[in-house]
Amino acid sequence: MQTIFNELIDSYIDNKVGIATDFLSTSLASNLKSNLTSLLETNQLLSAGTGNDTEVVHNTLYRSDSIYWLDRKHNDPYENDFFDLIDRFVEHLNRTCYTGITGYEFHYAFYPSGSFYKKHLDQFRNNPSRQYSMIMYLNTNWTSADGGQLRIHNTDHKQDIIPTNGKSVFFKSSELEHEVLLTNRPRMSITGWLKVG
Ligand SMILES: O=C(O)CCC(=O)C(=O)O
Ligand SMILES: [Fe+2]
Repeated sequence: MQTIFNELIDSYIDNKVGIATDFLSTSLASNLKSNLTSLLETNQLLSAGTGNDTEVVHNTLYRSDSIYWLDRKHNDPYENDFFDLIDRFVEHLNRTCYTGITGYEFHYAFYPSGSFYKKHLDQFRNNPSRQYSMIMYLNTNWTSADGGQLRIHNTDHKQDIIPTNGKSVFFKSSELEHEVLLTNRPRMSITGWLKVG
């Protein structure tokens, strides 16, 4: 596991965008995907807003995904496995990089065919607690023809990342603008933020 954590952290240090292709094991990814599928089938997903708790705007011209927050209180074995993995990652990150992360939040995200999330920054202007953005993908057999790439807007170049199964992407929430390009297939992921304060 340490090797995979270092793969994510080292590529972050080198390129401002960390990528680890097998951050989630195949079995954990498939179990989390089953959870998300059943949330979808039982209409438990909420249309995603933008902005923080006091100022949430539901604008489907800006983003058209639906979400559901993970929580240890659900007593779901796979959500708990996921949080155990994140706890180990945060402990490793704090120990090796002195990041001082004290909390986190993660939600499932479902992007139906034809959906997207326009260019944005993840850190809210009136709340700087989100330090690092972290996304994990749950899509098997994804090709670039399926669309739905995560596009990172670096100052001098754009980087497109294919949302393939088990991959994690990690970057600083206040720094990098990014967007989800139009997806031609239903696209599933878990997105979250490592926080301070
Ligand atoms: O799913 C992705 O690739 C990125 C999602 C995102 O930018 C967000 O939820 O803030
Ligand atoms: Fe984002």
